[in-house]
Amino acid sequence: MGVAVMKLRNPPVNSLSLECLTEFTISLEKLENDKSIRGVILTSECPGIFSAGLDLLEMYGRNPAHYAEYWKNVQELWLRLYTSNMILVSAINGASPAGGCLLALCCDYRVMADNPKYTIGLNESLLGIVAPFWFKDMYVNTIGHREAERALQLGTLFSPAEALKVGVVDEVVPEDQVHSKARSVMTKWLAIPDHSRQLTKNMMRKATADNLIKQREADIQNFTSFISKDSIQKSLHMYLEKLKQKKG
Ligand SMILES: CCCCC/C=C\C/C=C\CCC/C=C/C(=O)SCCNC(=O)CCNC(=O)[C@H](O)C(C)(C)COP(=O)(O)OP(=O)(O)OC[C@H]1O[C@@H](n2cnc3c(N)ncnc32)[C@H](O)[C@@H]1OP(=O)(O)O
Repeated sequence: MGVAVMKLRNPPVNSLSLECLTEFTISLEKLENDKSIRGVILTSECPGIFSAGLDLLEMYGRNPAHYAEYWKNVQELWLRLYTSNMILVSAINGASPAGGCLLALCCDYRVMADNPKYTIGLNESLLGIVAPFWFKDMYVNTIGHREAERALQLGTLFSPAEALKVGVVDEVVPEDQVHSKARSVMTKWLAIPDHSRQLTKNMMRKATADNLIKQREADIQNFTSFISKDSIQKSLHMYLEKLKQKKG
């Protein structure tokens, strides 16, 4: 039926390393150019984890040129996903913090597994960093200004039930039904003529995407100088240590 399933596989936690981001972008571009493909189901092959988000090791202890290169690729993936002409449905089968949530938010429909261990949200503030304006814009577009304002400041990671209530996801289903539900949702969306759906999607998303497109270079500079600060590097160090200690 012209649907591809993209399974994220970058063990142990599907963090979006530079290599993973690049591969993701290239795969997406290939699908976009394949006229037989109308929809993509985005999911994970890592048990219990959709994606741990951006790779902290790409943003910690590196040099400014590396940060700039990394951020350019993060922007590129986001622009491709968010403005894709294809129907994107995410089958969120695990934890989905920060950049993981970003991937899901780019989709046209989000189905999440009903497992309270899995959480989703833009938790950047918990790391001592700030979600960039285009992450924020997409959050506002999805859950509204008030909910986004609160969730961004608190760095809220929502359980599936909470995520459904606030609108971060569209549907929560038993874990063993995430993929079948994503397929049935896709079937419904495929019934809509592509040209009208694509024009409508473009109308809804263009202003948000253009907001980044018109200031990509400045956004890279902002990220690079922000992430290079000693205080921010210290926060990331502490967060990485906390992740290590969690293991005991
Ligand atoms: C006004 C001025 C504003 C200027 C602003 C300008 C620009 C904006 C600036 C910055 C924007 C940055 C945006 C950042 C977005 C992100 O996505 S940051 C990443 C956020 N991710 C997280 O917080 C998730 C952290 N991880 C976890 O919570 C857990 O690992 C888990 C995903 C729930 C999985 O748990 P579990 O199965 O128990 O696995 P472990 O915790 O044991 O982890 C295994 C190993 O993986 C490492 N790891 C985990 N997450 C990441 C990651 N995101 N990146 C890299 N590595 C990660 C973890 O450390 C373990 O490693 P070791 O085995 O100990 O070596």
